[in-house]
Amino acid sequence: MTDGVQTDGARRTGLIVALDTQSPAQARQWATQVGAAAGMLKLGMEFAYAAGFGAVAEVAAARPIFLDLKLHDIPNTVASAIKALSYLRPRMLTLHASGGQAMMEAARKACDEAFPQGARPVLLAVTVLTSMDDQGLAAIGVADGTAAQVGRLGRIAVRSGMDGLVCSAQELTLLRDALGETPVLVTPGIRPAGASKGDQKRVMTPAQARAAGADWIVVGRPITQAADPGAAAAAIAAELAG
Ligand SMILES: O=C(O)c1cc(=O)[nH]c(=O)n1[C@@H]1O[C@H](COP(=O)(O)O)[C@@H](O)[C@H]1O
Repeated sequence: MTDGVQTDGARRTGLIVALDTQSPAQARQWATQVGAAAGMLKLGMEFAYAAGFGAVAEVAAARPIFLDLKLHDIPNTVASAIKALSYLRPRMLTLHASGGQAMMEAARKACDEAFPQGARPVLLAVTVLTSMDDQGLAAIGVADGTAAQVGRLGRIAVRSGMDGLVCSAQELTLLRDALGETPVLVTPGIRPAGASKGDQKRVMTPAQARAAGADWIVVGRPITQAADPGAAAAAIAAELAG
C-alpha cells in the first residue's frame, strides 16, 4: 500500500487470500473462515467466469476485493472493459504489463474517468507470472531472464501510470532499488515453509516476502486447501506480523 510504510519506517505487509473456486458458497465459507486475517479477498477469472459478476458484486458489497482479471488487449478494449466493471468498485485491479505503455495509459485514463474521486482502484500491472522461470521465458523469446524482464516491465508500468506491480517476492529488492517505496508491490507465489509449490516457480515464504519489502502477499491453495483454512490464514498473518 502507498500507506504501507509506517511512521517508524517499518513496512506492514498485508495478506490477500485468493478465493479460487467456482462456487459462491465456497467463497463465502472461506471468507468467513479467514476473517480479519485477510486484509483483502481476491476474486479472479475462475470465480467471475463460473459464478458470474453478480456473485462478484455480492462479495464486493461485504469485503474489499482485489479483482484479478489480468486484462490484456488493445487499449480501447481494455479501457472499455474497465469502464464496464467500474460499478463493482474493486480496491485493486490487474492488467498485464506486457500489453504495453499505450494499453496501460488507456487503462489509467479510463479509471480516472469512470471512478469517483478517491474510489479509483489501485491499478496493478502483472510483470512476469510467478509460474514462469528463466527457461519458460526463453522459450517465448525473452533471453535475459525473469529479473531483467520484471525490471523492464516494472519501469514501463510505473511510467504509464500504474500504481503498483504484481511480481514474485524474489524481485522485490530489485524493484525497490529501481522504483523506490511508492509503487504498491504485490507478491503471489508465496509458500509457507514445507508447503507444496504446485505450479508456482518463483516462490518465497511469507516472512521472506515481508523482509524483502512486499506491501501485500497473495496466498491461495496453502490456505484454501488446508484442513483448517482459518488456522492457516491466522498462521500466515502471524508470520507477517513477525
Ligand atoms: O495476479 C495474480 O494474482 C497472480 C500473478 C502471478 O504472477 N501469479 C499468481 O499466482 N497470481 C495469482 O495468485 C494466486 C496464487 O494462488 P496459489 O498458488 O494457490 O497461492 C492465484 O489466484 C493466481 O491467479
